[in-house]
Amino acid sequence: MIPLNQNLQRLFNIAQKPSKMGIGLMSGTSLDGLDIALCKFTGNGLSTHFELVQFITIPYPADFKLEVQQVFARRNADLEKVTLLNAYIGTYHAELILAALGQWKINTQDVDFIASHGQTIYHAPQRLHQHKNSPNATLQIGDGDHIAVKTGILTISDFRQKHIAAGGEGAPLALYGDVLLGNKTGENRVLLNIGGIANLTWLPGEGNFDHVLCTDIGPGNTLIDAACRKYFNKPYDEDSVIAYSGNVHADLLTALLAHLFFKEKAPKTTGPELFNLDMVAEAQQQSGTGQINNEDLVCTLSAFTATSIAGFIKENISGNHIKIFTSGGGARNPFVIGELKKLLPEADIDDSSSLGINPDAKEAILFALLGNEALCGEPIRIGINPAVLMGKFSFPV
Ligand SMILES: Nc1ncnc2c1ncn2[C@@H]1O[C@H](COP(=O)(O)OP(=O)(O)OP(=O)(O)O)[C@@H](O)[C@H]1O
Ligand SMILES: CC(=O)N[C@H]1[C@@H]2OC[C@@H](O2)[C@@H](O)[C@@H]1O[C@H](C)C(=O)O
Repeated sequence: MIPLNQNLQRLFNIAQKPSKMGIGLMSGTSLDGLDIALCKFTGNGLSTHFELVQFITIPYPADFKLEVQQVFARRNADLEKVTLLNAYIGTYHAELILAALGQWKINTQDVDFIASHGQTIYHAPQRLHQHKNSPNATLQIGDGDHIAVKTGILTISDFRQKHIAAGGEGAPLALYGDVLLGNKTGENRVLLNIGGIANLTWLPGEGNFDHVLCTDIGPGNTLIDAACRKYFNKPYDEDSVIAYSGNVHADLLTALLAHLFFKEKAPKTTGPELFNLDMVAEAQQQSGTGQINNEDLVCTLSAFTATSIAGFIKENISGNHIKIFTSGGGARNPFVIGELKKLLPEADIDDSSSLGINPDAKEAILFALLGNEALCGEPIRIGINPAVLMGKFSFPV
Protein backbone atom coordinates (compact mmCIF):
# COMPACT_ATOMS: atom_id res chain seq x y z
CA MET A 1 0.00 0.00 0.00
CA ILE A 2 1.28 3.48 -0.82
CA PRO A 3 1.75 5.43 2.44
CA LEU A 4 -0.35 8.57 2.87
CA ASN A 5 1.63 11.76 2.38
CA GLN A 6 2.44 13.12 5.86
CA ASN A 7 0.79 16.44 5.10
CA LEU A 8 -2.44 14.77 4.09
CA GLN A 9 -2.30 12.53 7.16
CA ARG A 10 -1.86 15.60 9.37
CA LEU A 11 -4.70 17.38 7.59
CA PHE A 12 -6.93 14.35 8.05
CA ASN A 13 -6.06 14.20 11.77
CA ILE A 14 -6.87 17.88 12.28
CA ALA A 15 -10.13 17.60 10.36
CA GLN A 16 -11.18 14.67 12.56
CA LYS A 17 -10.57 16.46 15.87
CA PRO A 18 -13.84 17.11 17.75
CA SER A 19 -12.64 20.57 18.72
CA LYS A 20 -10.12 22.74 16.95
CA MET A 21 -8.16 25.86 17.78
CA GLY A 22 -7.98 28.19 14.80
CA ILE A 23 -6.61 31.66 14.23
CA GLY A 24 -8.54 33.98 11.94
CA LEU A 25 -6.71 36.92 10.37
CA MET A 26 -8.25 40.00 8.81
CA SER A 27 -6.44 42.94 7.31
CA GLY A 28 -9.14 45.15 5.87
CA THR A 29 -9.48 48.04 3.50
CA SER A 30 -8.88 50.56 6.31
CA LEU A 31 -5.25 49.36 6.60
CA ASP A 32 -5.34 50.08 10.31
CA GLY A 33 -3.75 46.83 11.43
CA LEU A 34 -3.95 43.06 11.56
CA ASP A 35 -6.90 41.57 13.47
CA ILE A 36 -5.95 38.24 15.05
CA ALA A 37 -8.72 36.11 16.57
CA LEU A 38 -7.89 32.83 18.29
CA CYS A 39 -11.05 30.75 18.32
CA LYS A 40 -12.05 27.33 19.59
CA PHE A 41 -14.51 25.51 17.35
CA THR A 42 -16.61 22.46 17.90
CA GLY A 43 -18.83 21.15 15.14
CA ASN A 44 -19.38 22.73 11.79
CA GLY A 45 -22.11 24.24 9.63
CA LEU A 46 -25.26 25.14 11.50
CA SER A 47 -24.00 23.15 14.49
CA THR A 48 -20.88 25.30 14.86
CA HIS A 49 -20.03 26.44 18.37
CA PHE A 50 -17.21 28.88 18.77
CA GLU A 51 -15.48 30.62 21.59
CA LEU A 52 -13.27 33.66 21.09
CA VAL A 53 -10.28 32.68 23.20
CA GLN A 54 -8.11 35.72 22.47
CA PHE A 55 -8.27 38.74 20.20
CA ILE A 56 -5.87 41.51 19.32
CA THR A 57 -5.50 44.15 16.63
CA ILE A 58 -1.84 44.86 16.00
CA PRO A 59 -1.64 48.34 14.45
CA TYR A 60 0.43 48.67 11.32
CA PRO A 61 3.40 51.04 11.47
CA ALA A 62 3.19 54.12 9.24
CA ASP A 63 5.93 52.93 6.84
CA PHE A 64 4.13 49.64 6.20
CA LYS A 65 0.86 51.47 5.46
CA LEU A 66 2.70 53.72 3.01
CA GLU A 67 4.18 50.70 1.21
CA VAL A 68 0.76 49.07 0.81
CA GLN A 69 -0.90 52.35 -0.16
CA GLN A 70 1.44 52.54 -3.15
CA VAL A 71 -0.32 49.57 -4.74
CA PHE A 72 -3.67 49.57 -2.93
CA ALA A 73 -6.73 50.07 -5.16
CA ARG A 74 -4.50 51.55 -7.90
CA ARG A 75 -4.94 50.64 -11.54
CA ASN A 76 -1.30 51.40 -12.23
CA ALA A 77 0.90 49.78 -9.64
CA ASP A 78 4.55 48.76 -9.68
CA LEU A 79 4.50 45.02 -10.37
CA GLU A 80 7.78 44.48 -8.55
CA LYS A 81 6.31 46.10 -5.44
CA VAL A 82 3.23 43.86 -5.63
CA THR A 83 5.45 40.78 -5.93
CA LEU A 84 7.66 41.79 -3.02
CA LEU A 85 4.69 42.69 -0.86
CA ASN A 86 3.02 39.33 -1.51
CA ALA A 87 5.93 37.55 0.17
CA TYR A 88 6.60 40.28 2.71
CA ILE A 89 3.01 40.50 4.00
CA GLY A 90 2.96 36.70 4.43
CA THR A 91 6.12 36.72 6.55
CA TYR A 92 5.10 39.89 8.39
CA HIS A 93 1.70 38.47 9.31
CA ALA A 94 3.45 35.30 10.50
CA GLU A 95 5.68 37.41 12.77
CA LEU A 96 2.64 39.19 14.19
CA ILE A 97 0.92 35.86 14.88
CA LEU A 98 4.00 34.54 16.67
CA ALA A 99 4.17 37.75 18.72
CA ALA A 100 0.49 37.47 19.66
CA LEU A 101 0.84 33.80 20.63
CA GLY A 102 3.90 34.71 22.73
CA GLN A 103 1.91 37.41 24.49
CA TRP A 104 -0.93 34.97 25.16
CA LYS A 105 1.55 32.27 26.26
CA ILE A 106 0.14 29.79 23.75
CA ASN A 107 2.33 27.28 21.91
CA THR A 108 2.15 27.03 18.14
CA GLN A 109 1.58 23.26 18.57
CA ASP A 110 -1.70 24.04 20.30
CA VAL A 111 -3.06 25.86 17.25
CA ASP A 112 -4.57 23.57 14.60
CA PHE A 113 -4.86 26.05 11.78
CA ILE A 114 -4.56 29.65 10.64
CA ALA A 115 -7.17 31.10 8.28
CA SER A 116 -5.75 34.15 6.57
CA HIS A 117 -7.66 36.70 4.52
CA GLY A 118 -4.53 38.47 3.28
CA GLN A 119 -4.55 42.07 2.15
CA THR A 120 -6.94 43.03 -0.61
CA ILE A 121 -5.05 45.24 -3.02
CA TYR A 122 -7.58 45.34 -5.84
CA HIS A 123 -11.21 44.33 -6.06
CA ALA A 124 -12.59 44.24 -9.58
CA PRO A 125 -16.06 42.85 -10.02
CA GLN A 126 -17.19 43.04 -13.62
CA ARG A 127 -19.48 45.98 -12.74
CA LEU A 128 -16.27 47.93 -12.06
CA HIS A 129 -13.82 46.75 -14.73
CA GLN A 130 -16.49 46.38 -17.44
CA HIS A 131 -14.37 44.11 -19.65
CA LYS A 132 -17.01 41.89 -21.21
CA ASN A 133 -14.76 38.85 -21.60
CA SER A 134 -13.15 38.99 -18.18
CA PRO A 135 -14.81 37.54 -15.11
CA ASN A 136 -15.23 39.08 -11.68
CA ALA A 137 -11.81 39.35 -10.10
CA THR A 138 -10.17 40.25 -6.81
CA LEU A 139 -6.63 40.09 -5.48
CA GLN A 140 -5.50 39.42 -1.93
CA ILE A 141 -1.78 39.22 -1.20
CA GLY A 142 0.28 37.89 1.72
CA ASP A 143 0.96 34.35 0.61
CA GLY A 144 -0.20 31.50 2.87
CA ASP A 145 2.91 29.34 2.31
CA HIS A 146 5.02 31.98 4.04
CA ILE A 147 2.68 32.01 7.02
CA ALA A 148 2.66 28.19 7.24
CA VAL A 149 6.43 27.78 6.98
CA LYS A 150 7.26 30.60 9.38
CA THR A 151 4.71 29.64 12.07
CA GLY A 152 4.77 25.85 11.57
CA ILE A 153 0.95 25.94 11.53
CA LEU A 154 -1.31 24.61 8.77
CA THR A 155 -2.56 27.71 6.93
CA ILE A 156 -5.68 28.18 4.84
CA SER A 157 -5.80 31.31 2.70
CA ASP A 158 -7.04 33.03 -0.44
CA PHE A 159 -10.71 32.37 0.32
CA ARG A 160 -12.23 34.68 -2.24
CA GLN A 161 -11.11 32.98 -5.48
CA LYS A 162 -13.37 29.93 -5.07
CA HIS A 163 -16.37 32.21 -4.52
CA ILE A 164 -15.61 33.92 -7.83
CA ALA A 165 -14.90 30.64 -9.61
CA ALA A 166 -18.36 29.47 -8.52
CA GLY A 167 -20.12 32.56 -9.83
CA GLY A 168 -19.83 35.10 -7.00
CA GLU A 169 -18.04 38.43 -6.76
CA GLY A 170 -15.60 37.13 -4.12
CA ALA A 171 -17.41 39.06 -1.38
CA PRO A 172 -19.04 39.59 1.02
CA LEU A 173 -18.06 36.28 2.57
CA ALA A 174 -19.67 37.49 5.80
CA LEU A 175 -22.78 35.75 4.51
CA TYR A 176 -21.54 32.32 5.59
CA GLY A 177 -20.45 33.33 9.08
CA ASP A 178 -23.51 35.51 9.66
CA VAL A 179 -25.88 32.69 8.75
CA LEU A 180 -24.02 30.16 10.89
CA LEU A 181 -23.53 32.41 13.92
CA GLY A 182 -26.18 35.11 13.71
CA ASN A 183 -29.33 33.46 12.42
CA LYS A 184 -32.27 33.10 14.82
CA THR A 185 -35.69 31.90 13.78
CA GLY A 186 -38.34 34.33 14.99
CA GLU A 187 -36.06 37.38 14.93
CA ASN A 188 -35.59 39.75 11.98
CA ARG A 189 -31.89 40.51 12.10
CA VAL A 190 -29.51 42.69 10.13
CA LEU A 191 -25.80 42.17 10.76
CA LEU A 192 -24.21 45.43 9.63
CA ASN A 193 -20.43 45.69 9.36
CA ILE A 194 -19.06 49.20 8.96
CA GLY A 195 -15.45 48.71 7.93
CA GLY A 196 -13.77 50.60 5.10
CA ILE A 197 -16.77 49.45 3.07
CA ALA A 198 -20.14 48.84 4.71
CA ASN A 199 -21.89 45.53 4.18
CA LEU A 200 -24.83 43.74 5.70
CA THR A 201 -26.50 40.40 6.00
CA TRP A 202 -30.31 40.33 6.23
CA LEU A 203 -31.51 37.32 8.18
CA PRO A 204 -35.30 37.27 8.13
CA GLY A 205 -36.81 35.58 11.18
CA GLU A 206 -38.86 33.18 9.04
CA GLY A 207 -35.66 31.11 8.82
CA ASN A 208 -35.79 30.58 5.04
CA PHE A 209 -32.24 30.80 3.70
CA ASP A 210 -33.57 31.64 0.23
CA HIS A 211 -34.52 35.08 1.55
CA VAL A 212 -31.18 35.84 3.17
CA LEU A 213 -29.39 38.76 1.52
CA CYS A 214 -25.74 39.67 1.95
CA THR A 215 -24.23 42.58 0.07
CA ASP A 216 -21.88 45.52 0.20
CA ILE A 217 -23.81 48.76 0.59
CA GLY A 218 -21.25 51.45 -0.17
CA PRO A 219 -18.67 53.40 1.81
CA GLY A 220 -18.20 52.72 5.49
CA ASN A 221 -15.16 54.55 6.80
CA THR A 222 -13.10 54.68 3.65
CA LEU A 223 -14.04 58.22 2.51
CA ILE A 224 -14.06 59.64 6.04
CA ASP A 225 -10.58 58.19 6.63
CA ALA A 226 -9.27 59.43 3.26
CA ALA A 227 -10.50 62.98 3.95
CA CYS A 228 -9.02 62.91 7.49
CA ARG A 229 -5.66 61.76 6.09
CA LYS A 230 -5.63 64.40 3.35
CA TYR A 231 -6.98 67.46 5.18
CA PHE A 232 -6.23 66.81 8.87
CA ASN A 233 -3.20 64.52 8.74
CA LYS A 234 -5.11 62.08 10.95
CA PRO A 235 -5.80 58.38 10.20
CA TYR A 236 -9.50 58.72 11.07
CA ASP A 237 -12.06 60.94 12.77
CA GLU A 238 -11.69 59.63 16.31
CA ASP A 239 -15.02 59.80 18.16
CA SER A 240 -16.38 61.95 15.29
CA VAL A 241 -14.76 65.09 16.71
CA ILE A 242 -14.32 66.58 13.24
CA ALA A 243 -17.78 65.57 11.98
CA TYR A 244 -19.42 67.19 15.01
CA SER A 245 -17.55 70.43 14.35
CA GLY A 246 -18.95 70.66 10.79
CA ASN A 247 -22.29 70.74 9.01
CA VAL A 248 -23.86 68.49 6.42
CA HIS A 249 -24.02 70.04 2.95
CA ALA A 250 -27.32 68.81 1.57
CA ASP A 251 -26.38 69.45 -2.08
CA LEU A 252 -23.16 67.50 -1.81
CA LEU A 253 -24.91 64.68 0.05
CA THR A 254 -27.53 64.47 -2.72
CA ALA A 255 -24.83 64.38 -5.39
CA LEU A 256 -22.93 61.62 -3.57
CA LEU A 257 -26.08 59.56 -3.14
CA ALA A 258 -26.84 59.89 -6.87
CA HIS A 259 -23.91 57.60 -7.71
CA LEU A 260 -25.01 54.79 -10.02
CA PHE A 261 -23.68 52.11 -7.66
CA PHE A 262 -26.63 52.74 -5.36
CA LYS A 263 -29.08 52.00 -8.18
CA GLU A 264 -27.53 48.62 -8.94
CA LYS A 265 -29.35 45.58 -7.67
CA ALA A 266 -27.98 43.73 -4.64
CA PRO A 267 -26.05 41.56 -4.01
CA LYS A 268 -23.16 43.70 -5.22
CA THR A 269 -19.64 44.48 -4.06
CA THR A 270 -17.38 47.47 -4.14
CA GLY A 271 -14.24 48.99 -2.69
CA PRO A 272 -12.01 52.05 -2.57
CA GLU A 273 -11.40 51.50 -6.30
CA LEU A 274 -14.79 53.23 -6.70
CA PHE A 275 -15.38 55.08 -3.44
CA ASN A 276 -12.37 57.36 -3.22
CA LEU A 277 -11.62 61.09 -3.10
CA ASP A 278 -11.82 61.37 -6.92
CA MET A 279 -15.44 60.27 -6.70
CA VAL A 280 -16.02 62.86 -3.98
CA ALA A 281 -14.36 65.61 -6.07
CA GLU A 282 -16.67 64.74 -8.96
CA ALA A 283 -19.74 65.03 -6.72
CA GLN A 284 -18.43 68.36 -5.38
CA GLN A 285 -18.03 69.64 -8.91
CA GLN A 286 -21.52 68.52 -9.92
CA SER A 287 -23.08 70.11 -6.85
CA GLY A 288 -20.97 73.29 -6.88
CA THR A 289 -19.66 72.52 -3.37
CA GLY A 290 -15.95 72.51 -4.18
CA GLN A 291 -15.26 75.31 -1.73
CA ILE A 292 -16.79 73.87 1.45
CA ASN A 293 -14.53 73.76 4.48
CA ASN A 294 -12.78 70.55 5.52
CA GLU A 295 -14.91 70.01 8.64
CA ASP A 296 -18.09 70.20 6.56
CA LEU A 297 -16.60 67.75 4.09
CA VAL A 298 -15.86 65.15 6.80
CA CYS A 299 -19.30 65.77 8.32
CA THR A 300 -21.02 65.30 4.93
CA LEU A 301 -19.01 62.15 4.18
CA SER A 302 -20.02 60.73 7.57
CA ALA A 303 -23.66 61.55 6.79
CA PHE A 304 -23.16 59.90 3.38
CA THR A 305 -22.17 56.62 5.06
CA ALA A 306 -25.18 56.69 7.40
CA THR A 307 -27.69 57.84 4.76
CA SER A 308 -26.64 55.27 2.15
CA ILE A 309 -26.87 52.47 4.73
CA ALA A 310 -30.28 53.64 5.99
CA GLY A 311 -31.53 54.11 2.42
CA PHE A 312 -30.52 50.58 1.49
CA ILE A 313 -32.24 49.12 4.53
CA LYS A 314 -35.45 51.07 3.89
CA GLU A 315 -35.58 50.03 0.23
CA ASN A 316 -34.59 46.40 0.54
CA ILE A 317 -35.57 45.10 3.94
CA SER A 318 -39.06 44.79 5.24
CA GLY A 319 -40.38 43.26 8.41
CA ASN A 320 -41.39 44.19 11.91
CA HIS A 321 -39.09 44.73 14.83
CA ILE A 322 -35.84 44.70 12.88
CA LYS A 323 -32.77 44.35 15.05
CA ILE A 324 -29.56 45.75 13.64
CA PHE A 325 -26.29 44.47 15.09
CA THR A 326 -23.31 46.62 14.16
CA SER A 327 -19.65 45.68 13.94
CA GLY A 328 -16.41 46.98 12.44
CA GLY A 329 -14.59 50.17 13.36
CA GLY A 330 -17.48 52.32 12.12
CA ALA A 331 -19.63 50.97 14.95
CA ARG A 332 -17.42 53.19 17.14
CA ASN A 333 -18.12 56.31 15.07
CA PRO A 334 -20.79 58.10 17.17
CA PHE A 335 -21.81 60.51 14.41
CA VAL A 336 -22.49 57.70 11.91
CA ILE A 337 -24.35 55.58 14.47
CA GLY A 338 -26.31 58.62 15.72
CA GLU A 339 -27.43 59.46 12.17
CA LEU A 340 -28.40 55.84 11.53
CA LYS A 341 -30.57 55.85 14.65
CA LYS A 342 -32.27 59.08 13.50
CA LEU A 343 -32.87 57.74 10.01
CA LEU A 344 -34.12 54.33 11.17
CA PRO A 345 -36.18 55.19 14.27
CA GLU A 346 -38.15 51.93 14.12
CA ALA A 347 -35.10 49.69 14.20
CA ASP A 348 -33.41 48.47 17.31
CA ILE A 349 -29.67 49.21 16.84
CA ASP A 350 -27.02 47.66 19.04
CA ASP A 351 -23.53 46.35 18.45
CA SER A 352 -22.84 42.68 17.83
CA SER A 353 -21.56 42.06 21.37
CA SER A 354 -25.20 41.50 22.32
CA LEU A 355 -24.99 38.43 20.02
CA GLY A 356 -21.86 37.27 21.82
CA ILE A 357 -19.66 38.46 18.93
CA ASN A 358 -16.96 41.02 19.67
CA PRO A 359 -17.68 43.77 17.07
CA ASP A 360 -13.99 44.45 16.40
CA ALA A 361 -13.20 40.76 16.01
CA LYS A 362 -16.17 39.77 13.85
CA GLU A 363 -14.39 39.61 10.49
CA ALA A 364 -11.35 37.78 11.89
CA ILE A 365 -13.75 35.29 13.53
CA LEU A 366 -15.43 34.92 10.13
CA PHE A 367 -12.21 33.78 8.50
CA ALA A 368 -11.45 31.38 11.36
CA LEU A 369 -14.94 29.96 10.83
CA LEU A 370 -14.38 29.65 7.07
CA GLY A 371 -11.13 27.80 7.89
CA ASN A 372 -13.06 25.42 10.14
CA GLU A 373 -15.57 24.85 7.34
CA ALA A 374 -12.74 24.22 4.84
CA LEU A 375 -11.45 21.51 7.15
CA CYS A 376 -14.63 19.75 8.19
CA GLY A 377 -17.69 21.50 6.73
CA GLU A 378 -19.99 20.90 3.84
CA PRO A 379 -21.09 23.43 1.23
CA ILE A 380 -24.23 25.25 2.35
CA ARG A 381 -26.84 26.48 -0.09
CA ILE A 382 -27.99 29.99 0.81
CA GLY A 383 -30.18 31.43 -1.91
CA ILE A 384 -28.31 32.21 -5.12
CA ASN A 385 -24.95 32.42 -3.38
CA PRO A 386 -22.17 29.98 -4.29
CA ALA A 387 -22.42 26.83 -2.17
CA VAL A 388 -18.71 26.12 -1.85
CA LEU A 389 -15.99 25.50 0.69
CA MET A 390 -13.31 28.11 0.31
CA GLY A 391 -9.61 28.42 1.01
CA LYS A 392 -6.30 26.92 -0.14
CA PHE A 393 -4.15 24.76 2.10
CA SER A 394 -0.51 25.55 2.85
CA PHE A 395 1.58 23.05 4.78
CA PRO A 396 4.49 24.00 7.01
CA VAL A 397 6.76 21.30 5.51
N1 LIG B 1 -13.35 55.78 18.00
C1 LIG B 1 -13.60 55.83 16.69
N2 LIG B 1 -14.24 56.90 16.16
C2 LIG B 1 -14.50 56.98 14.84
N3 LIG B 1 -14.12 56.03 13.95
C3 LIG B 1 -13.50 54.94 14.41
C4 LIG B 1 -13.20 54.76 15.79
N4 LIG B 1 -12.55 53.59 15.94
C5 LIG B 1 -12.44 53.05 14.70
N5 LIG B 1 -12.99 53.85 13.78
C6 LIG B 1 -13.06 53.65 12.31
O1 LIG B 1 -12.90 52.28 12.01
C7 LIG B 1 -11.87 52.09 11.02
C8 LIG B 1 -11.30 50.71 11.15
O2 LIG B 1 -12.37 49.83 10.90
P1 LIG B 1 -12.18 48.29 10.61
O3 LIG B 1 -11.00 47.80 11.37
O4 LIG B 1 -13.48 47.65 10.79
O5 LIG B 1 -11.82 48.34 9.08
P2 LIG B 1 -11.39 47.20 8.08
O6 LIG B 1 -11.42 45.87 8.75
O7 LIG B 1 -10.13 47.64 7.47
O8 LIG B 1 -12.55 47.33 7.01
P3 LIG B 1 -13.19 46.35 5.93
O9 LIG B 1 -14.26 45.61 6.67
O10 LIG B 1 -13.74 47.27 4.92
O11 LIG B 1 -12.14 45.49 5.37
C9 LIG B 1 -10.92 53.24 11.26
O12 LIG B 1 -10.14 53.49 10.12
C10 LIG B 1 -11.91 54.36 11.59
O13 LIG B 1 -12.45 54.91 10.43
C1 LIG C 1 -12.65 42.37 -1.63
C2 LIG C 1 -12.67 42.69 -0.17
O1 LIG C 1 -11.67 42.60 0.49
N1 LIG C 1 -13.85 43.05 0.33
C3 LIG C 1 -14.03 43.34 1.75
C4 LIG C 1 -14.20 44.82 1.97
O2 LIG C 1 -14.36 45.09 3.34
C5 LIG C 1 -15.76 45.10 3.61
C6 LIG C 1 -16.38 44.73 2.32
O3 LIG C 1 -15.42 45.23 1.41
C7 LIG C 1 -16.51 43.19 2.18
O4 LIG C 1 -17.16 42.91 0.97
C8 LIG C 1 -15.18 42.48 2.20
O5 LIG C 1 -14.81 41.91 3.42
C9 LIG C 1 -15.63 41.17 4.28
C10 LIG C 1 -14.82 40.55 5.35
C11 LIG C 1 -16.50 40.12 3.60
O6 LIG C 1 -16.09 39.53 2.60
O7 LIG C 1 -17.56 39.84 4.14
